[in-house]
Amino acid sequence: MGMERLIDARGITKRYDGFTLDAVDLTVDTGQIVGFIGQNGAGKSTTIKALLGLIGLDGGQATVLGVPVGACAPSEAAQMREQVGVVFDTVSLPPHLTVGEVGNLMACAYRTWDADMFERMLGRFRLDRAKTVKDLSRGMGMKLSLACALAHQPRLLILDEATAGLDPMARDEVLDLLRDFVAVEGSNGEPVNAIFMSSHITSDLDKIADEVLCIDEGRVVFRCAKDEICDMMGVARCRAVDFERLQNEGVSGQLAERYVRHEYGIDVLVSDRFAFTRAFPEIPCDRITIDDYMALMLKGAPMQTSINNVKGGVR
Ligand SMILES: Nc1ncnc2c1ncn2[C@@H]1O[C@H](COP(=O)(O)OP(=O)(O)OP(=O)(O)O)[C@@H](O)[C@H]1O
Repeated sequence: MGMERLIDARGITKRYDGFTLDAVDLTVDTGQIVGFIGQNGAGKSTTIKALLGLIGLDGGQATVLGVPVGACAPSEAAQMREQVGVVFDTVSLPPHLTVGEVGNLMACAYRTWDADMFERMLGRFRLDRAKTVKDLSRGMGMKLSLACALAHQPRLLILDEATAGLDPMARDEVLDLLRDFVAVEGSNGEPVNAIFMSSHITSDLDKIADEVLCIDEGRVVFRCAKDEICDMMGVARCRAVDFERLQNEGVSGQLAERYVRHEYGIDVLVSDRFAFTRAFPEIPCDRITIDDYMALMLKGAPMQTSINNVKGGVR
């Protein structure tokens, strides 16, 4: 009822020589932070550019804030862009302007510009109004870009590697800001904002994402609630003998899904680490990180058990 779909992409496809973004589906609803992960060259930036209408699509369709991307009147597109805050991994602000002048420029560009909020963020990020953009460190430049993205009061933030280059303390500060942003409620008490963010720093997503979407070679590999990964799943650290036992016993309760061999043993993805530990108390089973989950999903092989488990959030 209260929820609104701010991004709705169906089968978006983009063909480059040697790479195809292949029929990617993705949705982002109000109140959600959706993390977007994948290896270098997986197609994350291409997806984001497609959502922003910066590149044309070869197939599929997308709406952002209800507006069809690439198939609407220029005025509608402009209105939509006002409500979307975008930060890329490189600073795209005019290099010769000072931080203060950037604020003035944004005030002209956006009707919704909140100058007080911008000033507060400059203070919070310790950004000097007199410094020129080109003299900012990479991290400071990213903070300025974020301050600009937030101060025009968007409903949707689309961030492409926006926390790259920030030191751990600054990252936590930014994560707090992002949490505050999605917590904003409308007059009916329902959340009104959402975030779609790509990141290689999956520990950031561990901290704030509601869902994680992973692509590889242009295709969606999984979309999963973060709590399902971090609270329920696990990684069993098996010796060869343990692994053999799991295979031979058909993994009671259909708990084990995929495995990866290492020099020192075999990691097995487990859909319910508590049930697994009850069933196999002698096999150590750790909480799984998003990184480990991604590695097992991308590089792991399915368990060759009698009943191969597909439960556990893999869609
Ligand atoms: N304009 C373009 N012309 C041709 N190929 C392109 C173009 N833009 C991107 N590609 C190719 O598309 C693929 C996906 O690139 P993309 O930048 O979307 O990956 P990514 O997941 O964002 O990677 P990273 O994590 O390294 O930023 C790459 O193989 C890249 O070379």
